[in-house]
Amino acid sequence: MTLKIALLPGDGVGPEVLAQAVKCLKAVEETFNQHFIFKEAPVGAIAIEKTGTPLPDATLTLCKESDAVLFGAIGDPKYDNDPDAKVRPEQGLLQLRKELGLFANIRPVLSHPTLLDKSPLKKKVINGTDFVIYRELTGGIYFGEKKLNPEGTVASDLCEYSENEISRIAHLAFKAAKGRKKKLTLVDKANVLESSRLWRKVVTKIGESYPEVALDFLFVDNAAMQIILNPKQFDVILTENMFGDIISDEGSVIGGSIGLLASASVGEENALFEPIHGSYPQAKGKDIANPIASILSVAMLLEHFGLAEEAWAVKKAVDKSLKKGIVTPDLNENSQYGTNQVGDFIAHNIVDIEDDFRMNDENIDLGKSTII
Ligand SMILES: NC(=O)c1ccc[n+]([C@@H]2O[C@H](COP(=O)([O-])OP(=O)(O)OC[C@H]3O[C@@H](n4cnc5c(N)ncnc54)[C@H](O)[C@@H]3O)[C@@H](O)[C@H]2O)c1
Ligand SMILES: CC(C)[C@H](C(=O)O)[C@@H](O)C(=O)O
Ligand SMILES: [Mg+2]
Repeated sequence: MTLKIALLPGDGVGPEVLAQAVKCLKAVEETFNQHFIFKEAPVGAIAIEKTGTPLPDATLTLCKESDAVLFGAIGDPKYDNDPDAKVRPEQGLLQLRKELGLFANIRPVLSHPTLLDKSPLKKKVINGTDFVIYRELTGGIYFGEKKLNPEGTVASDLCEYSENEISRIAHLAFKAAKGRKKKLTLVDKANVLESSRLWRKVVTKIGESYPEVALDFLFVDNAAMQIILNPKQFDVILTENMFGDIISDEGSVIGGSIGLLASASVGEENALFEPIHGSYPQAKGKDIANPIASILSVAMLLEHFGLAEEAWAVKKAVDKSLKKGIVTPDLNENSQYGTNQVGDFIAHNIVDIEDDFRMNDENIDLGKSTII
């Protein structure tokens, strides 16, 4: 298979972690009979500096013409600390998601056996956690009308959802639950928000077509508590855009570092893969950012294209780096390994994957396939 992959490194540690993901894709090329054509383009603060806009037309065109987008991270303190900035790096990512129609953002949350003591949560609480968040990505408060009165004293952001926006991601989430532990939890705020009540109605109705999946509901405030109180109760969490953003960062505490959490954003025609973390500006250029979220995003990319064995090889190599303690300082403060060395180790182990272990080794602790 030949895949055209657009590389959007972005800002901060984005380029550093993305470089490790690319190493792993090159290792997949070397080991399996696959071919990737990479083309790079600017996005975020770096694109603003070069072109005045966070998503230049040429970048968007490249993404549309590619089979998949591999995204680093965007964001810069210069904009974070300036509430009056009209052009912002984040707009590039939001516009890209909208333009590519990436309505479903899939974020797996796992506890890895060798990392149980890296979480501030108790081992017995997190051991065995394996859930996936289906976050709606192109609607809700992120994309509703924004208003600021002329005096600059009153502001609003509209949270709007249509039945269609809810139902298309709900179907994906139910199908995912069907292939997993057959439980779907809708996280909303239906006791207060009209938009949440629409979510409940639409999702309840769709649930009738998936009788094998147990559907339940949680208010988001309670969900925020339950995720750290008893994360093993969850299988698939379905939620709207902003709630999904917040609870996925919260969920990363279970795994031990946000530097481990990958994501896939999918739509009818396009797909984008990125870590859930940001540009981590404090770490830029220091070779300390964890590249695993970016590398596991590659595994999700491969799964998306049906390359199960290749995805498995990537996960297996990540698993090995965790088990051998070849990790960045977020997972071991005394670690001697940097972003690049961890990337090299994982890429090397993809190439070296033992033939007789292919796809049949149960002893891999990075969860099942989450893309349907
Ligand atoms: N998808 C994206 O590109 C994305 C996502 C979130 C935030 N952002 C942007 O990133 C900038 C910084 O935001 P923030 O500080 O709130 O969030 P962040 O995710 O960049 O960093 C928060 C903390 O998480 C940890 N962390 C993040 N990535 C890590 C990695 N790879 N390895 C180890 N530890 C890691 C660090 O402790 C860091 O201080 C902002 O401009 C924000 O808008 C972008
Ligand atoms: C950078 C920002 C726009 C983005 C979001 O809120 O969706 C980020 O936090 C994420 O989780 O991908
Ligand atoms: Mg976020």
